[in-house]
Amino acid sequence: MAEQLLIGHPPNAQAPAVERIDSQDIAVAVDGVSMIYRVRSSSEYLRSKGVTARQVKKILGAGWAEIPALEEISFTVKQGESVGVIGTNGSGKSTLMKLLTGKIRPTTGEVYATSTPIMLGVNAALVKQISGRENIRLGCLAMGLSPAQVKEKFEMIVEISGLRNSLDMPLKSYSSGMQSRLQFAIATAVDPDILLIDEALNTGDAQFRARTKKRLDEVRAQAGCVFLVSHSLGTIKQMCDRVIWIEQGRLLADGEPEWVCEQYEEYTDHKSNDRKRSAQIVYDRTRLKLNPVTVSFDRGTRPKRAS
Ligand SMILES: Nc1ncnc2c1ncn2[C@@H]1O[C@H](COP(=O)(O)OP(=O)(O)OP(=O)(O)O)[C@@H](O)[C@H]1O
Repeated sequence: MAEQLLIGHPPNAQAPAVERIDSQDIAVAVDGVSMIYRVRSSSEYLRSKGVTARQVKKILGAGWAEIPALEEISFTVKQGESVGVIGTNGSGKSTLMKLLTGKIRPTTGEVYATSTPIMLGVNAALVKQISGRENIRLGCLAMGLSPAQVKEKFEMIVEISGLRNSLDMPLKSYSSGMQSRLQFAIATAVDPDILLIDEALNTGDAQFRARTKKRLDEVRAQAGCVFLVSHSLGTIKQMCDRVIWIEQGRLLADGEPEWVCEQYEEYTDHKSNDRKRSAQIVYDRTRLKLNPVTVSFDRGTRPKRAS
């Protein structure tokens, strides 16, 4: 019998029977993850930056404050799924992406992944003193490509970046838009099993987006699973077969894109028109539909930690 990952409900929840998922189908498991940032700042400074009283739960003396970003998030993603991640500003989407790549470690809980999730668009660190051409080479090597793979991908990266005429100029002469196009183009050279896209589609102008779409579709088709963070519900519905809604650090919905986006639109409409009570009703009603998930592994089937 195939090894299995157990996805279930807490023993005291009045929930349907435990669903068992074959561990070979699993790409990512997020198990009870919370994230609290610890920042060195005065409460006045934090508030001036738009951090709310809810977030500044605890000022720890000597200017240290704790900002809760995610609270007890659990879900699993199967191979082949395209998962949209939505939520209002500051709700914790980017934090979740950073946890998936292992860039930061959760305060509590654990993230497991069958291979290292790669974030598209922000991986390549550029060096200002050297040329675009050299940055492509170095960036690809830094992402783990072999020299032969760099050669193979070079032309595609130049094509996507649209920077053929500036390739031999030092990077410091590039505009910031040119730099981010180059960075994004370099990042598309990888063919990861687990791909994260954090608003990457918004990089560059319309022409650039059209050029990148083709490559993105290719990468998505090859990837085992994709996470797409976006404020554009149209893009989310077009590209994803499941949507996770994170609000105020909590998982509020996880399901069918049309339904989740509909609840989200209703919620944000109430919020932007200052109808707090109505927004709260949508929030509570949506959360009620969320099946609590617990993750446990049969012996020897646990994927490695994302780090
Ligand atoms: N490096 C950090 N240090 C301290 N607090 C942080 C840090 N990064 C994020 N936060 C805080 O954590 C919370 C979640 O932020 P996060 O960037 O994950 O939200 P988001 O949903 O991606 O927001 P947006 O849609 O605006 O990009 C916010 O309150 C934010 O201020």
